[in-house]
Amino acid sequence: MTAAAPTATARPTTGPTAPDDFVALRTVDRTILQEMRYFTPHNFVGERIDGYRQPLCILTRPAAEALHRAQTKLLRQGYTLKVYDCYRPQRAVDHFVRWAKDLDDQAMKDEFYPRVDKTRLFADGYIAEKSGHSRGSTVDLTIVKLPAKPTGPYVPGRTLAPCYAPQDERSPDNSVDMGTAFDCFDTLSHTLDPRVQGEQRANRLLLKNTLEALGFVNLAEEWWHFTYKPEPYPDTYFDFPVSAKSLSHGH
Ligand SMILES: C[C@@H](N)C(=O)N[C@H](C)C(=O)O
Ligand SMILES: [Zn+2]
Repeated sequence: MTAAAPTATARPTTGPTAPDDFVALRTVDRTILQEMRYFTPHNFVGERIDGYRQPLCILTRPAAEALHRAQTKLLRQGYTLKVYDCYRPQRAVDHFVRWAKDLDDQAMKDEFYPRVDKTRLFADGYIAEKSGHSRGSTVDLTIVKLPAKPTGPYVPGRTLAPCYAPQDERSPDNSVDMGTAFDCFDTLSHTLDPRVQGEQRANRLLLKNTLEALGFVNLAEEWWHFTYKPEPYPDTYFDFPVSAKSLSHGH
């Protein structure tokens, strides 16, 4: 008798895989938008980051369910959440660390960190060598007004506008105006920076207040970065790849 062929979503027989309580966000909430930037070249490194094999948001189940509750509240107000990054393998963080040491590579500086010296990105709190994302309950996200407009294409090599420029000059993003773009490493991205007022501040507070009411804690340096508490894995930094194959249910 011949053995059954493995299915496309079979778990790998070698390499790290996720514990059973990690899920693909889309299996918990199909309406939350996903723009997984580290799978694409549109990020501060300028290329796909190690460990991102699929454009997939993976989170611990409690964090995913809390996001679903936040989404339910926002949908009633005419908004949707959009995630940029979720679970991040340690090998991706290691890629960031390697990139940071290469001071000759400043290809994305003009967009993502125009006013910060590359040597300061970790010290100033914008990137972590041990990231909460690797523990599975941290997410980078924004709010989009409904009906969501499509985000224009990212064209590598096009002249980069600073991430703190007026929204219509920045790289295309259908996010509401948060005063800066995602992953804008600049003091203007500090969530409560007093220079951010009016509609931009109201948008940041809508995201912060909605998520904090459901158990998330914001990182003061980044309006987009939130960790769900209590974390199921407060001390574990996982390294399984971002792929459906890493998950026990395979989707
Ligand atoms: C890199 C950025 N998106 C982020 O998540 N920064 C925090 C500090 C982290 O790396 O955990
Ligand atoms: Zn983050």
